[in-house]
This record gives sequence, C-alpha cells and structure tokens, in this order.
Amino acid sequence: MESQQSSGAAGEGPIELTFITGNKKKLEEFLSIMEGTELATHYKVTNKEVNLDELQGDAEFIAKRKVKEAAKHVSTPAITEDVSLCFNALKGLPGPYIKCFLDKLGRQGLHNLLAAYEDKTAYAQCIYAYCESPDSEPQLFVGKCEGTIVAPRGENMFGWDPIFQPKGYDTTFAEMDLEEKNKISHRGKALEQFKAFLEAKANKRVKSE
Ligand SMILES: O=P(O)(O)OP(=O)(O)OP(=O)(O)OC[C@H]1O[C@@H](n2cnc3c(O)ncnc32)[C@H](O)[C@@H]1O
Ligand SMILES: [Mg+2]
Repeated sequence: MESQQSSGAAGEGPIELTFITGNKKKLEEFLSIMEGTELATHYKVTNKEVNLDELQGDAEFIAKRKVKEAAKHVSTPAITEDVSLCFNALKGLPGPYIKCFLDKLGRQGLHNLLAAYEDKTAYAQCIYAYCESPDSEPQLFVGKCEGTIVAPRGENMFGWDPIFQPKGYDTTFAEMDLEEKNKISHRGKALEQFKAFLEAKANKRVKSE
C-alpha cells in the first residue's frame, strides 16, 4: 500500500483526504461530481478552510505552491483547486487573478473590459492539485472549457457563471442546471482526470490487501 499520512493502513476504512478551500460553491460542485461514484466508498473527503496567500505567476506554478502550502496545515493528503478565467483578446488575463478582478469590477465590469475588442472568446481553466505530504511533489489535473464572455444572464450567482457562455451553447453557466454544467465545465473535465488518478490509487491499495 502507498504511504498515506494518518489515512489508515490497507483495510482500515476509507482513505482520508482534505479539500482545502474557503469557497463553498467549489466544494458543492466537487461533491456533486464525486457523489454516487465508486470513489465515495474508497475515500473520505473533508473540507478545511485555510487562509492561503493568493500567489502570482502562471496557473500551474500557483497551483503547485498552493497545495504544498496547504499540505502543511493538514494531517492527510491535501487537495486544492485553482480556477482561472482567460480572455483571449487580453492574452489570457485576468487568468489566475480572476478572483481579484471579479471582486473589484463585478460581472458587468468584467464584461465591459472586452468592449474595445471584437474577440469576446475566453476559456475557463480548473486545476486540481494533490499533495500527499508537505515533502511530496504535487500532482496537477487540468481541465479547460472554451466559451464567450457575455452580458450577465442567469440565476446561479456562482462567481463569473452569469457572464460565461460555453462554446456550442446559447445559455450561460448560470442558466444551466448543475448536472449540465458539470458535464462540460473546466471543473468537470479536471475532475475526470483526478478521479482516474484516485481510482488507480484505490485499486492499488485493494490489490495490496
Ligand atoms: O479558497 P479557494 O479554493 O482559493 O477559493 P477562491 O474563491 O479563492 O477561488 P480561486 O482562488 O480559484 O479564484 C477563482 C475565482 O473564480 C470563481 N470561480 C471558481 N470556479 C467557478 C465556476 O465554476 N464558475 C464561476 N466562478 C467560479 C471563484 O468564485 C473566484 O472568484
Ligand atoms: Mg483563492
């Protein structure tokens, strides 16, 4: 069996993981994708809110640094999630700084940023980062969703959902139900890869019993 910090030896119940985020909506979507899957029997995921620094750099660099820092605050392997919203006309900005832009400008303000540009396309990126312990090398799982930035529409008030219309759809993320969003979203795609990684890990553990 692979070493897990305090997550129990083979056969001692589910493997414990801690998802470190202060964002309840992220957590809700994560749990809704994991729910009802085989993984739920192998893993016990708890949430911890730790005030981690919002770092600067490219998204992968930020994700690695963040999860390594997060791993210092928990006694289980750590999971973090970083979301970027990248406007193609702005060469990928706001990117990983989207939270700050959204807080200061609001959704309409973000939409207005593209007023001077013909190209309204954008992509959302989600990176799940997993770190076994503070001394381990983090592993990243990246998912992207292409779309267009539109004037705010829809009821779901999660972050920038009302201004993001995924490619091939005439509704914004905020106008979709969660199940539909999960199928195509940056988060859904990143979680497909992360789930495959967790499944392989759980299978290895079962075989070693
Ligand atoms: O504690 P952490 O996990 O860092 O949570 P956060 O809210 O600070 O999240 P980020 O640093 O990743 O910043 C991403 C921003 O994008 C928003 N966001 C994340 N996922 C989203 C989604 O699927 N749809 C719309 N907005 C989203 C989120 O509310 C933040 O404002
Ligand atoms: Mg954050």
